[in-house]
Amino acid sequence: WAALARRRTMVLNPVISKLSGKLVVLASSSPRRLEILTNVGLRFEVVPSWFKETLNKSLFKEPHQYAVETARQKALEVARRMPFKHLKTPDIVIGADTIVTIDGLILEKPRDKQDAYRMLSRLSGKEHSVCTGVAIVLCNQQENEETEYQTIDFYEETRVKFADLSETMLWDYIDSGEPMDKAGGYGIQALGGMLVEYIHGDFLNVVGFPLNRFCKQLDLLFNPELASNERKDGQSAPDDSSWALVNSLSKCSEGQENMSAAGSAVPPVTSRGPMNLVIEKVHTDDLKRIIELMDGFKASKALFTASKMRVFDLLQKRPGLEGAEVARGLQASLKGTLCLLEACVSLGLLERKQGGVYENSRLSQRFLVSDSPSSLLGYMAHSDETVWKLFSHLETSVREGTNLQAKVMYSDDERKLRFMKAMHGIAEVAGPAVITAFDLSRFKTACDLGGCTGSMAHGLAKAYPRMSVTVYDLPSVVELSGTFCPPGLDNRVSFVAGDFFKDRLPKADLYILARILHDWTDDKVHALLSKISDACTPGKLCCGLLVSEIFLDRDRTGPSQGLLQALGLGPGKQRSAGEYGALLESHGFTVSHIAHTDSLLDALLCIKD
Ligand SMILES: C[S@@+](CC[C@H](N)C(=O)[O-])C[C@H]1O[C@@H](n2cnc3c(N)ncnc32)[C@H](O)[C@@H]1O
Repeated sequence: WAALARRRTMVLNPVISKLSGKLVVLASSSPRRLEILTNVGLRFEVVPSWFKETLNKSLFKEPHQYAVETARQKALEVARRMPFKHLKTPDIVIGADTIVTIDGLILEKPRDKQDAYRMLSRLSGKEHSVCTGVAIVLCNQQENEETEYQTIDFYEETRVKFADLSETMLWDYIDSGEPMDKAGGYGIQALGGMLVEYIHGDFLNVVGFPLNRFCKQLDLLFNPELASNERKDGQSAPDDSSWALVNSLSKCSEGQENMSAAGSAVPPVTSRGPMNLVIEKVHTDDLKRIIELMDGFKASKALFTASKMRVFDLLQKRPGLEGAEVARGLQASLKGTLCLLEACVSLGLLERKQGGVYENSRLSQRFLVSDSPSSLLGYMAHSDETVWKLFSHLETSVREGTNLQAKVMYSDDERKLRFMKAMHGIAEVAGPAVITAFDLSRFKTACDLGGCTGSMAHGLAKAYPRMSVTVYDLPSVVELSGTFCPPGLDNRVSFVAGDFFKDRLPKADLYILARILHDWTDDKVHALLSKISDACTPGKLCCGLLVSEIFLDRDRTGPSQGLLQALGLGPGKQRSAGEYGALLESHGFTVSHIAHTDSLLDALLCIKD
């Protein structure tokens, strides 16, 4: 009771005084936040954050999560920059971000007068929400000079009701210039106050900083006894390591003799309390990561299912459908469709717009719509129908070292075509970066070994107008490749059927092995390279070999895309650029260039003189 009574009386000033003697930094240039904190006697420096407010809003389930994350990123950016740019490490950095939301839409600062008009007329006569996310970053310099950062973040929400605004009033207000640097286009503390009929909640939160909640938070941090009592009441308190950090900060301020012992007595507790308080420390990132990994298959399956059911095609044709209309269009249950749509929104594949209608996100417009030139729907179908099933046998494959893939991939025409579509999609997306990674104009003839649908070959012919390209693949693949050829370039692209292990290879100045070598053991790779080396009979020109693969890091710790692919490989193996280089050099090739593209595939060009 004593502690609770104390809580009511000591919320404000005493906690602020606990920050005296520490380097407190406000990572915001907002004059309103500066004024609020100065007014209560806090001494701090202002270091505006360079963090751009560009987080993808569609990745956040709730608008307040966006505000909190933006505040966190702003504060962390300053906390990390200061030791280098300002040559001092702050003790505490405070970041904040205020957003206005109405009907699920986040309103930022208006871009121009018209934008301000749109925002304010949307708010006219209605209730909206103002949410400020706040992050307090505690910086603790370790003995080894490294700094440990811990973030405590929370948000405060205030409901605000606007009066009905006449056109004249709206434009008068816009012409005053006040809306321009303010979220939602108004400032409640000045002229904008005239637009407001009532508010529910903290007024200063609408101005830009929830002072009361901030002080309560500091109180919890710097008053462990109170925190422990609140915990008994079901309130949250910081965990051990936050306390350790606060204690280490407290030691350098006056009048804090008993903090250490009391602080360390607080056991770890839940990180979220009834005050919407989030206590974050380094290991919560680990927790998020592990959950993300565990749920990875759910995300993939949601993506595959939405792609297969043509959700993205439907919304491309008819953007702005409600959930029920999508369900009708898909001939699916309403509940199931709504769950799928919401999952897609959370994954950044769809956007939910004002009025609860759905639209494709930039990501799905680019990769998940059938008629997009970068469509990966073929790869999606292959991943869902074939790879997904193979991976359900992963344990057997790991135990027995069997190659499930080879048996399944070409077992019937339908699967084969699906596989070819998958290869085609990736080659269309990743091929251009590979083809243009080096200047190949000196080669007049090329042979794409295992060239599948001819995507890479057509790309080469397009990029190098004097080059003729032969696509070499198994007869059953060449048979089906006709459906993929774009018209117009065919006279310089031809297909030859054969087995590159058994049959004679077509003559060419340049050989290409794109996504071939990872499928094979070192022995098989040697056999194939030896055949290519024999086929290289340089005349006036040297003979080239372009290898395109995902190149593993030298220590084989990434990229995970390559290491995950290796799980489904059977006898094959992912290699680093150095390992490929060594294999190639043992067949008389000299590595001339290596390119790590930003695309899905890296490339290596080697020459045989
Ligand atoms: C992983 S895909 C790569 C396709 C293409 N190079 C690309 O990057 O999109 C492997 C290709 O090698 C072909 N292939 C496998 N074994 C072969 C062989 N013995 N002779 C010729 N082609 C073969 C497959 O049919 C398939 O088209």
